[in-house]
Amino acid sequence: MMLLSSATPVDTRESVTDPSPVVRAADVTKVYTRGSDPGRLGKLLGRPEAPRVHALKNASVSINPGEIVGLAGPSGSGKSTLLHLLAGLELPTEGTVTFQETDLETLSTRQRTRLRLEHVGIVFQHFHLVGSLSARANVALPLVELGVGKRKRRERATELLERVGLGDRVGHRPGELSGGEQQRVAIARALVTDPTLVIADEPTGELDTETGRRVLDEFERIAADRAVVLASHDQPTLAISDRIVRLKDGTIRGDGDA
Ligand SMILES: Nc1ncnc2c1ncn2[C@@H]1O[C@H](COP(=O)(O)OP(=O)(O)OP(=O)(O)O)[C@@H](O)[C@H]1O
Repeated sequence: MMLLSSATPVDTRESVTDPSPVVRAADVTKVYTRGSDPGRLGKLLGRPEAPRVHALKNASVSINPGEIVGLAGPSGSGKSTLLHLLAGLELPTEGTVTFQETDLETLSTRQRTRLRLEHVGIVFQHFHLVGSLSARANVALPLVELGVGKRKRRERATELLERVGLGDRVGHRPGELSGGEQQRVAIARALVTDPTLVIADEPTGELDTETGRRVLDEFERIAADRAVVLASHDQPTLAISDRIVRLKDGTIRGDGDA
């Protein structure tokens, strides 16, 4: 689906069919500061610098079209951080993230947001749905941000909800839906812009086994014509991956067939 006007600053959609990676992180390091630095005066007064956390250290990974890549590793190993960098939600402290042909560092914040809105769908563990809106309005939200007209938004959101088996729930609010249904609404929302890359952080973490299985089936369908990266502690979730990247203490310790 073409959602953009010709004035759009960045549109890499044409290269979707390229065999080159959808997204590539090269030697990325991400350092977070815990708390705030003392400033010049604080330093003069001998206040200590805020501690720094190396959430990722020199990590390199490529994600290709059509593949599901699982991120595995203990809590705090850097999975969410890597997902955030691949999704363009944050920039690395060092190293580069290249989305198709675009080095994300070269974009303005506005361009990066636009690229993410158009090309990346994100699914969170806790669904992140707006409680006061219907399922259809939740799914349509990214299209509102992209300036798509109301009729087209409704059509597209309804189509996506039908695709995830919720055609009879379009008017329900999140509180009137089961956990699995809410997660399927979140998946429909992630797909509504027809993204090239879908990022999922613990997508089955809140679901029982049976419901989780249905959500995973949906991810397997999604991956047929795009790339999916999902972080999980859960073995059945990782089992749908074509490849598993294993993280420990912010470094990649393995990258191979699942
Ligand atoms: N915004 C932040 N500010 C400060 N430290 C952070 C921030 N985000 C992550 N960290 C730290 O970076 C490290 C990696 O965190 P990350 O969330 O990437 O790990 P994870 O593997 O996803 O963990 P989990 O499985 O528990 O979600 C942790 O030590 C975490 O506390």
